[in-house]
Amino acid sequence: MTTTAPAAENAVREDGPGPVLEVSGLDVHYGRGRKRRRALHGVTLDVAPGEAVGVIGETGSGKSTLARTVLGLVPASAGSIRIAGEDVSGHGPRHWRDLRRRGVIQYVFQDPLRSLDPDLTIEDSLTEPLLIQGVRRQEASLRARSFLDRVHLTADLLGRLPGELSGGQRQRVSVARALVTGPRLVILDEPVSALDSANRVQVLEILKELRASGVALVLISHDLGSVAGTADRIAVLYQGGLVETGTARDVVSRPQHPYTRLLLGSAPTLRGRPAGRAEREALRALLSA
Ligand SMILES: Nc1ncnc2c1ncn2[C@@H]1O[C@H](COP(=O)(O)OP(=O)(O)OP(=O)(O)O)[C@@H](O)[C@H]1O
Repeated sequence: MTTTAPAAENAVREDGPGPVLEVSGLDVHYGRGRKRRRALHGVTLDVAPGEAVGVIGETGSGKSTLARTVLGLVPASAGSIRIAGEDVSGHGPRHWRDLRRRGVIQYVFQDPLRSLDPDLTIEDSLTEPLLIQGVRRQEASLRARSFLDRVHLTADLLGRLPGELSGGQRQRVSVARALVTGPRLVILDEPVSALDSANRVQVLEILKELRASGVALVLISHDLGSVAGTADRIAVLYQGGLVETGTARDVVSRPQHPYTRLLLGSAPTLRGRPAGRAEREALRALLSA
């Protein structure tokens, strides 16, 4: 088996300060009355400073809902969320806006064009969150340059529009924009899925550097293989509930839940060979039993 080596084990979790993110018993519903549907139930997850946690699940499992709820964009119907020790569960829209504006928590969309305004130059995209916080333009420009450097891009891109960059460069600019406010937690939705292998490796390297600098990361993906090498821990989401959480190494080498085994079967880079049809059907049967 060509298992990708998992990142550092949970040293930070054992000795470091309290979690940056603490989600406990989270339920989320969409719709009202007869159209009310449960999207998440009983989700409990914490992320320590400098820890990368992968949230893995198929389409519709609730990954984006979890991210959007943690960002205050979707209300929770039950449970609690603490961000950097602050209980944000009861926050109204104004409090959430303030929290996002402070930049403690940032989000990088799967499609970098969604994170970046197509009409703003890269420099303006990078300085905007700082100017909103009241940072002076000159200082904001200096910081923009240093963050561009941090994602291994050069200052000659600052005058360009997002449409004038490659997909990989855009994704790195999105990561830089998420970083300028000095967030404690960055949630990245499918950070590398749309990238070719060279850009994928570069972005994953940047994420590892970030983690090493103490930023907590939540890496959302349908593809266990794309985040297992970067995440310390993996949380597996199935039909709105977490069915398995463990170190990346344990989840990859000793998956406990049939759904995790099914996901591993679709990640041949981790498993050495894809699961055969009979094996997939047997696992599906176990899941619906
Ligand atoms: N705004 C919404 N209104 C009603 N139902 C929604 C809404 N957003 C998501 N859902 C439903 O909630 C469930 C979870 O969706 P969610 O988008 O969180 O899944 P996901 O795992 O992120 O999927 P994908 O990988 O396709 O983005 C799905 O059944 C989806 O149809």
